[in-house]
Parts: sequence; C-alpha cells; structure tokens
Amino acid sequence: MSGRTIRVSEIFGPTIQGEGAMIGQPTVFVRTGGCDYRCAWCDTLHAVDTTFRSEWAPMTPEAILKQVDRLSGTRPLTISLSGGNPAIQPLGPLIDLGQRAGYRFALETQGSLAKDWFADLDILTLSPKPPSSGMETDWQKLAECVDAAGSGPQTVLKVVVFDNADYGYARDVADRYPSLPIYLQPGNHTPPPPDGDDTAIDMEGIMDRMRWLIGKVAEDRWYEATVLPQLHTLIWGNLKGV
Ligand SMILES: C[S@@+](CC[C@H](N)C(=O)[O-])C[C@H]1O[C@@H](n2cnc3c(N)ncnc32)[C@H](O)[C@@H]1O
Ligand SMILES: Nc1nc2[nH]cc(C(=O)O)c2c(=O)[nH]1
Ligand code: SF4
Ligand SMILES: [Mg+2]
Repeated sequence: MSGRTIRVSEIFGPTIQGEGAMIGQPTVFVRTGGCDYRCAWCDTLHAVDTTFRSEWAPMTPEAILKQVDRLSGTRPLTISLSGGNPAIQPLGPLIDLGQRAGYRFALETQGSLAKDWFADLDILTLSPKPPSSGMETDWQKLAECVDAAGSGPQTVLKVVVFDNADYGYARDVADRYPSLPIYLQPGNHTPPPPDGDDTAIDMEGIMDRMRWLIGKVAEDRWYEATVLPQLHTLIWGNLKGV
C-alpha cells in the first residue's frame, strides 16, 4: 500500500482513558506500530518490538475511521492515538477526516519527533522519558513538539516516575515548561512481556510507589503537579486491548 497508509498495531474500545488529563473519559484507541525509543520498562512492546511487525497492518485513514465507527456506533468521541510512537506515522489526513465526522483527537508521544499536524490535535500529551527508561531526552526536539502544537491543542506533560532520579527529572521538565500542566504517573515495574497473556501486576508495589510519590509532592509543596495512577492497570492489570 502507498505512503498514505498508517501502520496500525491495534484499534480497541470504547474504553476509558486510563492516564493523564482525560482520565476516566470514554475513548477509542488507535495504536500505531513502531517506536524510535526502547524504554527499559515499556508496557507496550507488542507495538514497539519489530519482532511483532507482521502483526502491524498498513491501513488508510478511511479504513481506520470505518473500524472506529464500528466500535463507537458512529457516535463521535475522542480517539486516542498512541503507540509505539504515533508521531512517526502520517496521521494528519486521519485527524482531518475524523474531525469532519465530529471526532476529537488526543495523542501521546515521548516528544522526540515534531509534526506540523500536532497543531490540529485537540489534546497533545508529551511524555518525555526519565532516567530509569534508559533513554536520553533531546530537549531541543521536545521544544519543537511544544512549538509545533502552538495554541492548537491543549498540551500537557506526563512523566512516569519510578525513583528519586525520575522525580528530579520530572521537576526539571516542569521548570522548563511552567505554563504546561504536569501529570506524574507511578511506573509499573511488572510490564507485560510482548507475547504473553499473563495479566498479573504487583499491585502492592505500584500502590507503594503511588504513596511514596504523593509523599514527595506533598513534602516539596509541589502543588502544580497532578499525581495519577494508570487506572486501566489498576482495573485490568496488564491486559491488552482495554
Ligand atoms: C506506551 S506509551 C506510547 C506513547 C509514546 N511512545 C510515549 O511513550 O509517550 C504511553 C504511555 O505509557 C507510559 N508507560 C509505558 N510503560 C509504562 C510503565 N511500565 N509504567 C507506567 N507507565 C508506562 C509511557 O511513559 C507513556 O506515557
Ligand atoms: N485504557 C487505557 N488507557 C491508556 N492510556 C494510555 C494508554 C497507552 O497505552 O498509550 C492506554 C491504554 O492502553 N489503555
Ligand atoms: S517511547 Fe513509549 S512506546 Fe516507545 S518504548 Fe518508550 S514507552 Fe514504549
Ligand atoms: Mg499503555
């Protein structure tokens, strides 16, 4: 298929947005395949690891929207674009087509690649990666993402926190962008293996980290931060497609 196609790992929903600014709100997910990062604790390796490439289907915007319509009952809601890194894919035409049908678009990306069409989103979540991920932040690229979005979408920051170094990194990100809302998300240290169907998580461990993180924020009187768990993980563990 042609260059207009989007590499899709999975389309699922309606479910609730489990993370960040839109937590609890009904949404359909379109998860793209492929990522320029390899985070040590990635919970979505089936959309990252190229071993699973054969499961990623090239789809046109029309075919994707048809599938979303089938799931939503053609009642427009927010479509959440995630991945992998969805910024790699040519998503502009899908956003345009969907918005004309009444859909809203949210997208999450690590902020390593800026696209002009970020300005057309309704909400852009930039989730730069802390030290525990093993990835290095290119601050210039992150700035380009913020600039590309401009005043188009609501832009928010979301940082996963596992430890003190990650917490310090989150504070640094917030200092760089004092006008953007920031969400802190405790890390899930038992992410799913890409090919397994065991959904078990260490709930106690995640809750311990959540309590520790709230304690840090309170102790520092960091009242601009919002601390939220991954709601879908608390409800369904590592189950895929929810
Ligand atoms: C799977 S990523 C896909 C979008 C994009 N690649 C990104 O990282 O922002 C979606 C969100 O899940 C978060 N995430 C991934 N693995 C996680 C884990 N083990 N615990 C908590 N959050 C995790 C990421 O940091 C990101 O905010
Ligand atoms: N319910 C639900 N909420 C989510 N928020 C971010 C997700 C992601 O994997 O990008 C995700 C997901 O996979 N499921
Ligand atoms: S950037 Fe996102 S999808 Fe890519 S490896 Fe990291 S958490 Fe996973
Ligand atoms: Mg996820």
